[in-house]
Amino acid sequence: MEPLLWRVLPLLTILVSFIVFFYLQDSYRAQLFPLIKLPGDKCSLLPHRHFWISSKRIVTPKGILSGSVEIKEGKIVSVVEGYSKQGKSVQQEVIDYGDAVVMPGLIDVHVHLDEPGRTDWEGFDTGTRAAAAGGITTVVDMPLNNHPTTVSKETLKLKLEAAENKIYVDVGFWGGLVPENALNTSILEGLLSAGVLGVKSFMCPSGIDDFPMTTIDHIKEGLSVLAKYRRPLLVHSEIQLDSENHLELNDNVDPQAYLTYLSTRPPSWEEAAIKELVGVTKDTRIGGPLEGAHVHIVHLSDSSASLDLIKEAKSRGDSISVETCPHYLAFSSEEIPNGDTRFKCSPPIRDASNKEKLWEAVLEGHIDLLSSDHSPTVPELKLLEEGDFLRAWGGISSLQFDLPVTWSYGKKYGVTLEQLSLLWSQKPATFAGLESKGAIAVGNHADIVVWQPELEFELNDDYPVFLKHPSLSAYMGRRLSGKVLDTFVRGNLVFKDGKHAPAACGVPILAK
Ligand SMILES: NC(=O)N[C@H]1NC(=O)NC1=O
Ligand SMILES: [Zn+2]
Ligand SMILES: [Zn+2]
Repeated sequence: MEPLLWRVLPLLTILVSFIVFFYLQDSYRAQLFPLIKLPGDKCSLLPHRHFWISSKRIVTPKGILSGSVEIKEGKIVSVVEGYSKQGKSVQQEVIDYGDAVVMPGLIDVHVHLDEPGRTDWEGFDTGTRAAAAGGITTVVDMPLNNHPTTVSKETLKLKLEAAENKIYVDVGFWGGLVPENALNTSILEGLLSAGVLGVKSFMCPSGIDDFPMTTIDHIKEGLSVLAKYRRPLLVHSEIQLDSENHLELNDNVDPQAYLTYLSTRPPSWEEAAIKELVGVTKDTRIGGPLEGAHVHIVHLSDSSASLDLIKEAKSRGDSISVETCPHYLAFSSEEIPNGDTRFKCSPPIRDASNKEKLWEAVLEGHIDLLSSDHSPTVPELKLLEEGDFLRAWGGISSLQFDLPVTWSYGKKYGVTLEQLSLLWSQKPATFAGLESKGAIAVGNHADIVVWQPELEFELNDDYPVFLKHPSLSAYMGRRLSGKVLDTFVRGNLVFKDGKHAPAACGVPILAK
């Protein structure tokens, strides 16, 4: 017996040390055993799977209440009113947030994460860290400016592979509607069957070579497929009207003047696109030939004729919705410094009276939801030095600031916590078909932001900003109110006090 033991012992020792080594070294484990999921405690800065969060201001669909939310295995299992009499024994884990606001996590349905292919612009890691730091618990990624663009089931697969182990919040995906898949609907069906939540198209050049624009005829083809899948079409609604685009070609204009850029993309471009779209959405009414299809106008800037067309279409019963973005609600053309291309986006930021009317529409419910259209690039393409508005990349970097910006600028117009929660969580969840998200309600995912609306802070160099290129953001240097304290995604505390959970445990969301 003894000689056998002596022979086995060294082997046993080696085996045990291997096991111990791999279990202690997560990074090695992740590399060598990519299929082994990291243990749950790396996903959260909190060790508990069953706990309560208490606050005097919990925003629910039934109003703001004082009480606690019970979270178990990632879900909300009860919402109890009564802040002081929680009736829980001392062993039970309770996080008491006092008067900090507990709200459903934000759902940002318009984010360009740019991976794969342009990770020097943004990326799953940086983008979703920024989201988590901003209280955003789900983002829906745009089918461009990644390369290749997400226009087929094969390119969606590349997205999913690139996102693996890199997302700190849940991520859904929009596909792209481009002439190729609009004219060959089996490609489009493949993309939808593979799980994109809907598709997005441009009615003007997108700025990205492998994402060509669609005409209204392509859009009609796309809608007939989308009707079957009951998923939305999102449209960048601007049509280039040549007669009004001479300025760009004129040598005498000052490319550093913001007004030069503004005049190259007048409201009539938005109006022209939306006019064509509402000509088609009449067929989306109940009983119509396109029933089941839905048209969503992304990033509306023009709050006059374009908005009126949308309101009319809605009142007729068309299946149509519209979003606007924080930058159209925070800034106005009068205050954009010449040469400051951080403010360049399309459609452009218009004048102060346009902004006032946009806020009115948001607060009256004519604008259905808010989104960031976070669309960064590399500093070289933003041409900050030259300040050339005509040649710089158009796109705003803002993802992390969705909540404080809309709260800070909206307070003056009387925006309420309930309205913010509707515009940033409940409506986006319904629009994108995200089940079990968008509200603090029993059975839903425990996707929660805890924030202090009254707390002011300055976006200076000391502020932890997780965007890949903070210097490109037009919000840097601003003083805002509404600081995000903690963010929970499916019950995991993914962000707290400027820090993220060690592992990225967000879930890719695919439509079934
Ligand atoms: N390609 C892209 O991200 N374009 C976006 N940028 C912007 O300012 N408007 C857009 O549609
Ligand atoms: Zn767009
Ligand atoms: Zn966009």
